[in-house]
Amino acid sequence: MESFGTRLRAATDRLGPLCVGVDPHPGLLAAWGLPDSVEGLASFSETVVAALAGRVAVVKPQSAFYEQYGSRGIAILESTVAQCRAAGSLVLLDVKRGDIGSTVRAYAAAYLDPARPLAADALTVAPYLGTGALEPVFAAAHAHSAGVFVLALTSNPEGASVQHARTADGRTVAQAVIDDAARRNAGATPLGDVGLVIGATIGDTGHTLTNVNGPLLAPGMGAQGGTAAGLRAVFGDALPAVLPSYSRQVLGAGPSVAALRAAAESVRDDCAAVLRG
Ligand SMILES: O=c1ccn([C@@H]2O[C@H](COP(=O)(O)O)[C@@H](O)[C@H]2O)c(=O)[nH]1
Repeated sequence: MESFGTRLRAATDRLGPLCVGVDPHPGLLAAWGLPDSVEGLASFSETVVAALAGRVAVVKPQSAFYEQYGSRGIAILESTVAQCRAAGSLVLLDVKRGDIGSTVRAYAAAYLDPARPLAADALTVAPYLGTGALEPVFAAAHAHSAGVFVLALTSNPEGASVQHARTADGRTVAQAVIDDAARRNAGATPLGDVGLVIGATIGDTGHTLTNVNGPLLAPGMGAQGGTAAGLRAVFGDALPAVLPSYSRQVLGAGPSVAALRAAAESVRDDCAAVLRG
C-alpha cells in the first residue's frame, strides 16, 4: 500500500482539502430527532456515512462520543470506520492516546493494525509523556502505511499554558513537538506520515511550521470560531499542508443527506479558495 502521506495527498487532490468530524453530541442527536441512545447513535452514524463517505477526503470520528455508549457504541464506531474507508474516504480516528511506550504499542495495534476491528488510516496522539514514548505508534504507522497526528497547538484556550511553556533548551513544548515531526518527515514525498494538530483558532503564535513536511490538521473551524480566511494568520507559508476540520458546523445541517453534503461542499470550497489561492 502507498504511504499515508501519498494517500492523503491523492484524496485531497481528488475530493478537496476537507476533514469532517463525526461527533454525535447528545444535542445534535436531539436536533436530528434522534434519541440519546445506541439506536440514535447508529442512525446518526448511518446518515453521516450515506451523506459523506467517499465524498470528503477525510472523516474523523470522535471516539469519545461512541465510547460513552459502551461496547455497543464501539461496535457502531467499528462499522462507521469500515464503511467510510470502503467508500474511499480516509479515516482519522480522533482518540488522542498517549502513554508509556509499552502501552502505546497496544494503542498502535488497536487503531493501525489492519487485522484489528478498529483499524483506521490514522489516529491522533498526545505527546505529553514525551514524543519518544510514541515511538511504537510511529513504527506501526510506518509498517501499516498509516498516519499519526500529534497534538501540538490545540484549538482550546487552555492548551497554551502547557504548549507555550519552555523546555530546557528554550524552545516551547509545541515547537519541540513540531521539530520532532519535521525530523521524522524529512525527505518524504509528497508528504510525510507524521501530521500535527494545530488549532484554527489560535492566531499567529510565532511557531515555525514551514519545515514539517507533513499534514497540518486544523480543528476548531466553524463552531469554535475558526474561519477559512483566518487560516493564513495561523499557518502562513505552511498553508498548502493544512487540512481544515469541521464537525458541528457541517453536522448541524443534518439529518438531510443532501443538506449535509451541501454544507460539506460549501466549507470545502471556502477553504480551497484560501489554501490553493
Ligand atoms: O485541538 C483540537 C484537537 C481536536 N479537536 C477535536 O475536533 C473536534 C472539533 O469539533 P467542532 O464541532 O468542529 O468544534 C472535536 O472532536 C474535538 O475533540 C479540537 O476541537 N481541537
